[in-house]
Order: sequence, then structure tokens, then C-alpha cells
Amino acid sequence: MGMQTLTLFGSPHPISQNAVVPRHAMSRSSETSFPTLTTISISFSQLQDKNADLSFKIEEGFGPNGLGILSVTDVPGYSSLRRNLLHLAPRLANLPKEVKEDLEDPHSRYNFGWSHGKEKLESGKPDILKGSFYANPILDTPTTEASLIQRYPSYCRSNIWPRNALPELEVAFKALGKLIFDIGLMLAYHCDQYVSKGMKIHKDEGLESILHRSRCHKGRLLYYFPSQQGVPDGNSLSSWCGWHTDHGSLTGLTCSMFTRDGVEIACPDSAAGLYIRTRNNQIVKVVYGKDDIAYQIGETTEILSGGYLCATPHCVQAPKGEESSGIERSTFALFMQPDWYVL
Ligand SMILES: O=C(O)CCC(=O)C(=O)O
Ligand SMILES: [Fe+2]
Repeated sequence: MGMQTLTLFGSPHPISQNAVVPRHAMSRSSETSFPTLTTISISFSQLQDKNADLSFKIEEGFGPNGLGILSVTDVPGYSSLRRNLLHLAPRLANLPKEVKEDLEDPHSRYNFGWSHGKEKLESGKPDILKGSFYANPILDTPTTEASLIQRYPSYCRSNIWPRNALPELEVAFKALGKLIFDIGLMLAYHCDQYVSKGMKIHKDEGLESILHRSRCHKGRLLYYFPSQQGVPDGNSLSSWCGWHTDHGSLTGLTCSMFTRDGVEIACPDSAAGLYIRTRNNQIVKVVYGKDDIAYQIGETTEILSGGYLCATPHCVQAPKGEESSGIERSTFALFMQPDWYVL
């Protein structure tokens, strides 16, 4: 995209070389040579106010000079829903092999239910470092039309839940997924307000309306198996999750939880976690509060918004060092994406 030539609010807006100089906290972790930045944040009460002008914050977070990620703070009820679901990730991953096999759905190319070792790492080898559980938290059966199910199996097939082995999962997954979706819609409203200052948005083509009518949203509960010393690519920045940009419209992301044998602990390696590549090719570690919901822009939105909202390449680094062996990481992402008609 021609970001350099992008015009915001009628005035030229070149990419600033200072794009990553933080307004908030900046620290240099002893373990990483990359700067650590705190995301721009918006409080729930600000977001709720449809008359509030949040354009500046949206631009700072998602605009051409932003990191492509921002966080929402103080969401009522969020904290316990996050904890409840993330604690189930190690329990799900440790279910007997046969139980997990029953939760697999090859017809959706493992885009519903349990998926482990089916995706590829950057090296091309199967990704056995993490297990994922995918479901649509809004609709158990997005459509009953056979032709659609056949054409778009990874979006249109039905959810699979471990109703006997781990019945709590369905309840916790849906509750957290719906909340992140509702807050995502509120954020999308303000994104549209910001974009509409620079370009005309046709009725029904704004982010909020696209997300509101879509039946394709997908939640992913991620579980990174205990890190071991000497794992392949163990020293690379993207050792746990390779560099990529999300394809959809908007991704909601919890702050991850580190555990050892299922018990929550502080991660002993401050360099472990989410990294982002900025527009001027700088790599930064991003942090946000445990009880904040982070949102990232996906490629679809970057295109539909004419580049006013920018997608961000990101990856996850595994913890290193002796104290880090045996550490697991759990997190949840909600990929909000347009309906299959638009895909
Ligand atoms: O594990 C994370 O924090 C990020 C996961 C992610 O980027 C994804 O699932 O697309
Ligand atoms: Fe991602």
C-alpha cells in the first residue's frame, strides 16, 4: 500500500522516523535488545460514548504511524472470563490423545476443534510447539446450506465441543469470545468515525457493519507446550509463533498467561512474548495490562480502509534460559472477519 503518499485529514502524512518512540512507558529489558512499548489504550467508558472523538487514539494505535495494536482497559467482567478460559487451555491440551482426536475436524482443515501439528512453522516443519482449539463463539452452526458448507468448510462447518471431557470449555469460550466481539464492535464504530474523516464509507461497508453481519468469526484458544531447552529455532525471535499478519478484519487478543504444571506464574524471561514489526521495519516488544483486551488490525481492514487502518506483522518469542524450562503459555485470539460472501 502506498502509505508514504497517504493523506490524512487533507494534509500529507509521511511516515515518521520516530514512529516507535513511545508516549507511554519505554524500557529496555535486560533480556532483549528490542525496545518494549506499551500499547495505546482506550478505556471502556470512552469507547462506550458514541459522541466521544477517539480519532486521535485510533490514529495513534492503528494509523500509518501506529503499531497496529491498541488495548481496551476496564471492561466490566472481562478479568474473570479471561482467567476462566485460559486456565482450561492446559487442561484441554493434557486430555488423553483419543479424546483430542475426537475433537479434530480434518474436513475444515482443522479450522474447527483441536489442531496440533497440522500447521507449518516458518521452517516448513509441522508446528508441534502449540495446540489450538478453534470455534465460532457466536454461532454453533453458521449455516445449514450444504453448498456453502462444502465451499467454505473452514468457516461454515459446526463447532465441536468436548461436552463430556471438559464441559466448562464451551461456556467459558463462548462467554469470553462474545465479550471480546462486543467490545470489538464498539471499537469498530470509532474506527469508522476516524476513517470517515478521510474517505467516504458507503452504507454497510464500514468495519462495524461488516463485523456485525458476519457469521465467520473464529476464536482460537492457544496453548504453547512447555518450553524445552534446545528446541529447534529456540533462539529465534519467532520461536513460538512465526512472523505473520492476521488476514481478517480485527483480532481481539487476551494478555497471555504463563503457567507451570497448570499453576500461574510470572514469566521468568521478560523477553518472551509478542513482538511487532513497525512500518519503518523496527522490531518492538509490545506489552499491555493483564486485564486489557488488545486489538490488532488484519489485512482485510487495511485494504478496505484504503490504508487508514494498518495491519501489523507479529510473532511470539518463547522464554529462554534454565528457569524457563517447563513453562507453558495460554492465550485466546478472536479473529473477526467478513462474511463468506465478502471473502
Ligand atoms: O500467541 C499470541 O500471542 C499471538 C497468536 C497470534 O498471533 C495468532 O494466533 O494469530
Ligand atoms: Fe496473529
